[in-house]
Amino acid sequence: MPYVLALDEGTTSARAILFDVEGKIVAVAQHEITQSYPQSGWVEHDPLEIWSAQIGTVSEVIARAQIRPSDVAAIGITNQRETTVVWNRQTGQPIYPAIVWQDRRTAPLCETLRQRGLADIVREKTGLVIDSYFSGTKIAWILDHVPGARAAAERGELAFGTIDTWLLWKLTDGKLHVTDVTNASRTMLYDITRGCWDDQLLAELQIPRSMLPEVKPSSLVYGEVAPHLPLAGVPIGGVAGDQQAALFGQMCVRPGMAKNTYGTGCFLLRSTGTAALMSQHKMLTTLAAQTGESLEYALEGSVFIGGAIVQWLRDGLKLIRSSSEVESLAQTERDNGGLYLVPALAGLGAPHWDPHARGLMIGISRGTSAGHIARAALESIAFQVADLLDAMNADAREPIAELRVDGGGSANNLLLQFQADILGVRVVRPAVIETTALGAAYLAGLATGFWTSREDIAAQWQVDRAFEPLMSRVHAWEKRQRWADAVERSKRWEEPR
Ligand SMILES: Nc1ncnc2c1ncn2[C@@H]1O[C@H](COP(=O)(O)OP(=O)(O)O)[C@@H](O)[C@H]1O
Ligand SMILES: O=P(O)(O)OC[C@H](O)CO
Repeated sequence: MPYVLALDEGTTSARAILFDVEGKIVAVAQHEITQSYPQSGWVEHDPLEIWSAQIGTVSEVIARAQIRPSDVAAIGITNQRETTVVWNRQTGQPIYPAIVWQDRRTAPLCETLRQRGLADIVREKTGLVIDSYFSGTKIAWILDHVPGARAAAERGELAFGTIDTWLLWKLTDGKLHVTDVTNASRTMLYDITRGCWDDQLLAELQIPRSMLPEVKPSSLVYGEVAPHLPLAGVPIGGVAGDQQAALFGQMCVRPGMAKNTYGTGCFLLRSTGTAALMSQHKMLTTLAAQTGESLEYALEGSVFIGGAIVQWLRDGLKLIRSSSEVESLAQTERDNGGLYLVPALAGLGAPHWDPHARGLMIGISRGTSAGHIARAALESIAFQVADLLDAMNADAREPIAELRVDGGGSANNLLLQFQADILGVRVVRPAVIETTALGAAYLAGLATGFWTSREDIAAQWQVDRAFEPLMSRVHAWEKRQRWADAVERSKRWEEPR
């Protein structure tokens, strides 16, 4: 059996990627996911569309690579995290659209939780800050707003799942209602040191425990694909949230190793091994992929708008026709011309956690060009990552030696050079930038003996290109000061007055 298949259900698309035993990509299929914005600050997906898109990619990849089920040793699942689906166990029908991680509708409920003095409890138990980003308040919102939902939940008729759980349910025809530790750690309901759902937090949000999936390690044979589906009988051997899967795919498994993924958002994760380091600087503590007996942890900084600002230049401002064009447009100018763009389009995530911040551009002059805007947009991605890394270094009291990078935006050389310059740290892009899918494949392959050990896998990791810092530290510091000033001006803009 020469292959492992990764199913990567991201925010904007579902992908199926087939890997061989050397960790090389053999075939890819991708389907876009429709984004719905029914109200300001709301973001929804259709769970049935997610399922049909994902299973469609499986059929496509099989056809493209001309393989049979017996050629696939295992399937690994990785997913956009926190996005919340609630469905009826009997009918298998979702009772409401999936509320996406970016959705801010539960900000008022989060404020109430803070006023009830729960911030420290949430942090100690879950490693998270109270924010509408996480699943807990999204589940509560569905129970409060869908007629009859709370009563049905109390009768045990409803199931909650993040996207991994939803796909596992569908792939096994309703046999499995499970999740893995990484996804559980993003719900704001899971005690990450005891390794269990937390009754106090469930009570605070009035969520019946019967709705929750069973929680398992990330590398394990969960079950097999149902008989009527493509790849029937193939074992599902790995499940992890996409950022933890990328951390694993980058083989950042020793304390102090870190990766940043430049996708729609930016997600910087730093392994802390078996120690659950609680941040003093508004970073999150989260569970890393579990491959053995012990729980492993990471510090995480999440930025909501990363590559999405490039999409805005493309779709909103129409300055470019494709995301990759942003690099050549930015190269038309030597520098940002004094222009700073704060991409707080959906508020600010870590380390600011300000849902009321909004985007701004400052420093506009008569000489400001489209090239400056492109440059300021790319720089804003790098500045946000630098803010995260500073906070993490302060928590871990040790700077990282290098930053491994992946995700769609990591194809951009100008961005990565600026990232290295502003951080003063080497930035390394691996040969395979689909590290999210690769991580899920590794987890599944480890569970089924396709790969034998972490060492076996680590030997496959290869550098495509390393970016060394070239900018003077004084110049970098000056730029960081200007950026910090711009960020302050973007805060609290949409605060109720
Ligand atoms: N060359 C590029 N430079 C900067 N950003 C890019 C580039 N190519 C793609 N992107 C951005 O990367 C994001 C897509 O990355 P991807 O890893 O596929 O995201 P996701 O998994 O969040 O859907 C988009 O927001 C896109 O605008
Ligand atoms: O789908 P992505 O790659 O933008 O990742 C989404 C994250 O998992 C949200 O926490």
